[in-house]
This record gives sequence, C-alpha cells and structure tokens, in this order.
Amino acid sequence: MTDTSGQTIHELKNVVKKFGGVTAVNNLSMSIAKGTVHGLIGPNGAGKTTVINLITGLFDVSGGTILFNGTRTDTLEPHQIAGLGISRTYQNVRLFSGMSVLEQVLTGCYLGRGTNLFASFLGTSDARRKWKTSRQTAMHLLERVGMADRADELAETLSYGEQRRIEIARALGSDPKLLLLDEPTAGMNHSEASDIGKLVHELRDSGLTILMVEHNISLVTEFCESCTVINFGQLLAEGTPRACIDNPDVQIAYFGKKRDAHGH
Ligand SMILES: Nc1ncnc2c1ncn2[C@@H]1O[C@H](COP(=O)(O)OP(=O)(O)OP(=O)(O)O)[C@@H](O)[C@H]1O
Repeated sequence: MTDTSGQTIHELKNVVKKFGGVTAVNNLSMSIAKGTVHGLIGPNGAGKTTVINLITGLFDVSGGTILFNGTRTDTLEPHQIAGLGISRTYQNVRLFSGMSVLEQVLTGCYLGRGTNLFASFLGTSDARRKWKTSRQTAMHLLERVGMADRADELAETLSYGEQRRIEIARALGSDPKLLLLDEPTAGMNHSEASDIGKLVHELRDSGLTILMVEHNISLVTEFCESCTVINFGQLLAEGTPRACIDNPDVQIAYFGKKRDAHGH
C-alpha cells in the first residue's frame, strides 16, 4: 500500500440519483482512502454502475455532493472530472475493432494531452514530437499491464483477460489518481480474475487509488482493503471485506438468509 495515512481521496455525501420513479442511489455516503483498493459490491441492480456514472459525471446527481481531493465534482462536466484525475473502465470491454493494441492505448493518451488535431494532420514538428512522446507513454502503459510484447497485435485477437488489460492501460493514459473499474473480472475464470487482482495491487503500489465494482466476493476479500456494500441504492455495510461479508444484513441481501460459521 502506498499510503497508510487513511487520508480520504474521494467522498460521496448523501448522494441521491433518481430515474423518474426509480431511486437508483438513495442517500448514499461513502469514502475511499487514498492509496487503497476499495470494493463496491451489492446484488444485481443495487446501483453500483450508477455510482460510477455519478462519480465520472456521466449522470447528474439528484441530491447530495461528491468530492475528489476536497474539490466538489458533482457540478462539473465529465471532461473536467477526468482532468482532475479520475478515469474508468466499463462493465463490457469497449475496444475498437481493427486497431492494434498500441493504437487502442494511444487513443487514451494522445488525444488526452491537448494535441492539436489540425497540427497533427499537417505533420508539424511539434505534432511529431508529441506523437513520439505519446507512443513512448503508451508503450510504458502496456509494460505496466504486462502487454508490451503484444503491442502490434489486433485487440480482437486477444483473450478476454488480455483485452481487459488493454482497457486498463488505456484508462491509465490520462494519468489518473483514482481509477474506477466496473466489474473488471466479469466473464473470467479464477486464474484470469486472480491475475487482474494482482495487477490491481501493482497499480495501487505505484500510487493509484482504485474503486472496484466486483461480483466476485472472494476476489474482494483477497484484493480489497475496504469495501462498501449497497442494496437498492442504500448503504448496507462498510469496513473490511470480511466484516461486510459477515454482516447479517449483507448475508440476507446476498443469500436470502444468515449463514452460520460454516457457511451453511
Ligand atoms: N439510465 C437509466 N435509466 C433508468 N434507470 C436506470 C438507468 N441506469 C440504471 N437504472 C436503474 O437503476 C438501478 C441501479 O442500476 P445499476 O446498473 O446502477 O445497478 P448495478 O448494481 O450496477 O447492477 P448490476 O450488478 O446488475 O450491473 C436499476 O434499477 C436500474 O434499472
């Protein structure tokens, strides 16, 4: 862990999100400590993706406030929030077909660095220099996710787990401080999922804070320092993954009944 001071990097305070008559997030408060991997878990439809969409500014809040490093972000546009240092991946892998692995990652860093597209079209020396720097950055990001040796391959020829790594590399292109991963291990077998967990730890150790929406409870127990459990958009439990899973309300929400010490 890079920071054990317990300093809060991100905070939701009494956040509400309504879609017509549906209250997807209901008076939710949660905080993420800097330099940690924080899990956000809950049954299907609990509001997890909506929370990510609120944090990134894709959705406007219906009430409450969101703070990143003490700066209020719920009034900002998505590009402004991204500019402050928040980046994300999506529940379903979103890569461009026909593009190489390197090109996928370049889309995350080249256009994100204030490059003038007109200058780049004309091939000015400034644009060429920026292109070279972006290429080096993209290669470095591929190294960070263990995919540098696949840079020239088409993304669609990679396995699902490898495509996830490319998505994470692309999300790192904007040099975020907080990375939001929406079900990064969905559709993976245990070994692939565990590899993603290890990658998440490496990213944390390099200074990032990570919020991970995850259905895989054993992965949350293994890789998250803390977590928040929600159900029907409301806070159900928070604390260490173990304490959350042992919480009777969480057990009822997940399993429909309390389990005994043997998991029965
Ligand atoms: N754009 C939208 N318009 C209307 N209702 C929405 C919208 N997005 C989410 N909802 C509703 O909000 C609630 C929470 O959905 P959300 O996708 O955030 O849950 P989730 O916890 O991410 O679910 P899952 O684990 O199944 O992905 C659901 O009732 C959903 O139908």
